[in-house]
Amino acid sequence: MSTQHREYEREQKKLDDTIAIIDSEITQLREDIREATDDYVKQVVNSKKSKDLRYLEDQGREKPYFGRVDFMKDEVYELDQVYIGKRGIVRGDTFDSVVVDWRAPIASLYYSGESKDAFYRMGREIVRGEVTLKRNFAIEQGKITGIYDGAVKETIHREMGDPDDFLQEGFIDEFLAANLNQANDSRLKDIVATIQSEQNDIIRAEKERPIVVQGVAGSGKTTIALHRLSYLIYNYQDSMMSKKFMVFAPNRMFLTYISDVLPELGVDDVQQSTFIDWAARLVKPLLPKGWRITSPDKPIQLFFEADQDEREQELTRNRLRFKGSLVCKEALEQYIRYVIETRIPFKKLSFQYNKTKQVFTIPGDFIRQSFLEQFAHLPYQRRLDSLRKHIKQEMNKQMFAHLRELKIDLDKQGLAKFEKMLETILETYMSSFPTLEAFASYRELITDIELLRKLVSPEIEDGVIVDVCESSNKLFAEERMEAEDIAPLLYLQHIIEGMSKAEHFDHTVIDEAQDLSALEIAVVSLATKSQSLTIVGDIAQGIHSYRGIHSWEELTQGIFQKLRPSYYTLSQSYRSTIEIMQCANEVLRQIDLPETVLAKPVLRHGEKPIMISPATRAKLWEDISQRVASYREEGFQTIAIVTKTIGASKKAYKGLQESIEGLTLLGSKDSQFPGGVTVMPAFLTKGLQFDVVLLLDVDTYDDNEWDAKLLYVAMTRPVHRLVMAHGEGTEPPLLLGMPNELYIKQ
Ligand SMILES: Nc1ncnc2c1ncn2[C@@H]1O[C@H](COP(=O)(O)OP(=O)(O)OP(=O)(O)O)[C@@H](O)[C@H]1O
Repeated sequence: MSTQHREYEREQKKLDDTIAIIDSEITQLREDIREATDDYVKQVVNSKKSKDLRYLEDQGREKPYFGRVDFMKDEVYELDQVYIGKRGIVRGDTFDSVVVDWRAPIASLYYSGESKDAFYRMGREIVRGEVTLKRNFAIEQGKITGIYDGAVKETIHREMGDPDDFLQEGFIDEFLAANLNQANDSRLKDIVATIQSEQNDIIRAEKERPIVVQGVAGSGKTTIALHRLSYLIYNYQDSMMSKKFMVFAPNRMFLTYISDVLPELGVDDVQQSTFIDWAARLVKPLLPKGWRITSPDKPIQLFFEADQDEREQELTRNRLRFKGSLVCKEALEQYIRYVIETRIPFKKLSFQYNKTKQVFTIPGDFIRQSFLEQFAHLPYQRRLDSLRKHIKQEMNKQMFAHLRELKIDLDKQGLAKFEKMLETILETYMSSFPTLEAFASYRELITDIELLRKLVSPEIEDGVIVDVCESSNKLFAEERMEAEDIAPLLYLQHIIEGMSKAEHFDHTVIDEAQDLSALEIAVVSLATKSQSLTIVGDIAQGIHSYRGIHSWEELTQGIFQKLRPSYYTLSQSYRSTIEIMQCANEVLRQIDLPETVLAKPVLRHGEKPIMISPATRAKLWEDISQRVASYREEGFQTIAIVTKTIGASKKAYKGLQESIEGLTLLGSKDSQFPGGVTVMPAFLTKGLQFDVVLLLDVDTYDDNEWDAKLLYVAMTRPVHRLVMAHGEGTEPPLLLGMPNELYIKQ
């Protein structure tokens, strides 16, 4: 460790040599790009060189690498000594690799944690051997300030026993600790130097299958998903373009929050959107003129604001859950089958060749079979096109066999006449097939109680079907749709017309995926090539009970069942201190959730969370303002005052704006995350992190699964400090079981 390390001098010399090489590279690159050129190829090369130069000047020269791995290859016994950095550095004159890019295949050894029986993949080949050294460096401005040896798990195992015993309690290696304790600002940053082996497996997972990650709060899901994009673009430049990557995230503010880290990772032109923004754009052309989509915030108010009508809540939950479910997906597929069975007559087609009076017939069964079996894989409208071609071929076949038999040769004019006749007959025949239109079909299905009952699986209760149809009918009568109608409508459009190829992504990340419905995820997968999807989320943070996923099995056993999806879990949490995570875990203990485990915080201690209960609102505002001032003095930059509801945020803002300078109120329409001191409702804090969180009205979170999840989300946002406030004399139902020693009452 540290500068006293026995190999410090050797390593510093190596670093000096590397920097000297970089300096000469910088000189050469500056020279190369100085000349203006009209040659397109040269312009492209120069643009790449300018990028390389910028990296070397801005970061590479100061800190060319962060790690080293020594690898003894099996059989040949060749020792590879590899220095790993954020970008690869190659000598321009000899093409020797000076620093290996963290995304390169061999760099995997640095992260994978295995020492004996280690391997990495080079294309299809597996290179085996032993990692004889894994070394981390802390480097500041070209000087080594720390050297840390050993892969975490192996070192502990060697010296102390089973690493899992330590990980249970929260363990962290020294290098990671040094990194985590650095002053934290609110933005996400790259973690290339400290990626842990279980995170590495996800980043480097096979590209052509969906991967689903269940990870506790702060386990690095967002961070890893973005690193995975960087890994994919580096390794599959020939088949993937970052322009065709898509990142779906819960709100617009979150997107700006993550956007800083993408250029750092070398992927700057990725598409980013919320599911609703993207899907609404696709759905708009399908809607009749004048129709509107209602605000997705409406249900949030209905479920989280106080004094709401319970029957309205039940009705809305029934309707919205149904519209996002796999049962609804099945009903949409059934609907098409139903239309085919009941509305297509599959009559035989007969036509006569006037010249010979011969009558030809194509039997109804032939047509039915072609439509139902041969073209079953196609969307409905494309099936019609294929069927028409198929019938025409058959008509031609019969007709020309007949002409051959009679040795009749049709001249050009005769052929044209025959062609015209076929077209007219086909036109008339095909008009017996209904033309389906997604919107009208969806409206029919979702508002007709009898029809829906017939097509939906029997396990869905009649009451739910009535709720779905009646309340959808009411909404549609006002020429409005809700956000939850978009996915079923797009899915139906896909079964009827197919999804436009222009919309296809090379890879898609879905962050906070637990808040999308299964059907929404199915729609995203239709728009993604080769099912190359990274889906990350946490069931324990699923706050949209009325729409989101309840179990990852809806994906792994449902939508992706046939695609061999990979499922990973992450239980180590890196964001908050042990003290904060212990309190947050108490909330989760109150509810029984499948597939979720309690977060294991890494070993980073801080102050215990504080609980306050001022007697009046005025006292609360005074207390909060004072705390904000003193946290600011301590140097904390991002401080969030978090309320349960949108309404409460507005009130808190009113109460605090005079006394807190620069306070910003945030709502779901905001697309910029301003940093500083902010007030916002809990649901908007999803995915974000702050130095300090002041959580108001914790007594208003009721003892039910949905409030518990919302409270858990809010409590797991701070990196350093958490303050919880409740009314004097009230007992927060979700914190009743929390042992007193976990927090400080003030
Ligand atoms: N291996 C790591 N080394 C250093 N920091 C890490 C590592 N993994 C995660 N982190 C840090 O942990 C914090 C949380 O990461 P991130 O926001 O990606 O987690 P998440 O799982 O998406 O969280 P949540 O579900 O709570 O929103 C970030 O500050 C990130 O930099």
